[in-house]
Amino acid sequence: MVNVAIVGASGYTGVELVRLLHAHPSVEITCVTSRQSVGEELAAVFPSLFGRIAHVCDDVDVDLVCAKSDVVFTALPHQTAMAVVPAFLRAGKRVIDLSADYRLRDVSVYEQWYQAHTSPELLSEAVYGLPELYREKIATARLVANPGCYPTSVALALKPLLQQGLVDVSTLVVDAKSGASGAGRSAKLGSLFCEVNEGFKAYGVAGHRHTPEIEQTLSDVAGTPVRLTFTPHLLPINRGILSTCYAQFAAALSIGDLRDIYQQQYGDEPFVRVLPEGVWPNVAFVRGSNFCDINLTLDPRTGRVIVIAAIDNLVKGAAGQAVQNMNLMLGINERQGLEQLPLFP
Ligand SMILES: NC(=O)C1=CN([C@@H]2O[C@H](COP(=O)(O)OP(=O)(O)OC[C@H]3O[C@@H](n4cnc5c(N)ncnc54)[C@H](OP(=O)(O)O)[C@@H]3O)[C@@H](O)[C@H]2O)C=CC1
Ligand SMILES: CC(=O)N[C@@H](CCC(=O)OP(=O)(O)O)C(=O)O
Repeated sequence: MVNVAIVGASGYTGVELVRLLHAHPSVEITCVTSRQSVGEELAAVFPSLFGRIAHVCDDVDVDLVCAKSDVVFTALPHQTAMAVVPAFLRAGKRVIDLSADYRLRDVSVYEQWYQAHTSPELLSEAVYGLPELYREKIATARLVANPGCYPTSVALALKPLLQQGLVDVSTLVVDAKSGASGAGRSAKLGSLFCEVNEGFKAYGVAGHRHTPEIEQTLSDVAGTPVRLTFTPHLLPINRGILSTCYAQFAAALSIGDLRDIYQQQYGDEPFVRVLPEGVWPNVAFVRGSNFCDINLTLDPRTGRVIVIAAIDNLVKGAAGQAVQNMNLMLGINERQGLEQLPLFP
């Protein structure tokens, strides 16, 4: 058994890690932290855990966390994560960081979109934790930067097109929608019931901080710098992301050929499902699972390809992907602890 710590267990991604790791056959949760609930049972913070999880919350004390664990998940807000991650690494722990702090390789890009970086020396070492792209590097990494939720859905939707040069990369547009759990559990005006329920709005228009992260991955895949228009929206649901991606098609291929390319690229992937023709991804059909569902078509009138991807932002978009990365780092079956079917209805 590998001992794991969840730093920031009282947040939405933290409790999702608890749910997944509790059922994982190869690990034991040995430490959970929360500043506001130190000394309290985590089951008092989340009654969903009552009778199954007896852990008491520790403070974010690096020595204590290190003494209790071999692998550390940091499920903290960005900026807060980079205040503790270097100390975990110095203590010889392997770290999977769910925040944005180590996702961008170029410190100036990070500082343009976030704030000053306090451990830029780690950016070249951190491995971007998207298994479908960087599986081999993840396996040997000390520090995995778990991707953002929107970037996961967009990268998986567009990878086959960009890898094979099938679209004009200057025409990429992504219209994405997220459930409210994407904003985390801390109290914010914009997350109040009346602000979200029965509403549907765009936010971060032409300036969302996931834009450079998406561009970094797509540029890697395309082998050329990629810029895109990315517009996120807030959906009045708890979980789920649906990303609709558009680009001008630049190849003489039929939709059948294109579907074959997607099937070939993802046929062996345990968590990417290319849906049958005419079945469009739906957040309701991935909820609680680590799946990314994808489908696509060609619009002959406009010459555009349209690719749609759905994930659960807390699973493939965060905690599930983090567990998938941990499995790779530990050299165990990538599917372990992640075989749950989606929760429907
Ligand atoms: N929600 C989502 O869908 C996704 C989130 N992420 C990223 O994962 C990380 C966690 O997100 P999420 O779970 O939603 O966030 P939450 O706000 O729900 O939880 C944050 C956690 O961090 C703790 N925390 C907050 N501030 C501090 C601090 N200054 N020092 C130490 N601990 C702190 C909180 O507990 P306490 O205040 O008690 O210490 C809590 O346990 C973030 O970086 C987020 O961007 C990534 C992908 C998807
Ligand atoms: C609905 C909502 O607010 N979503 C969050 C994204 C959550 C996420 O993945 O963000 P990180 O990069 O911090 O990990 C947002 O738009 O900021």
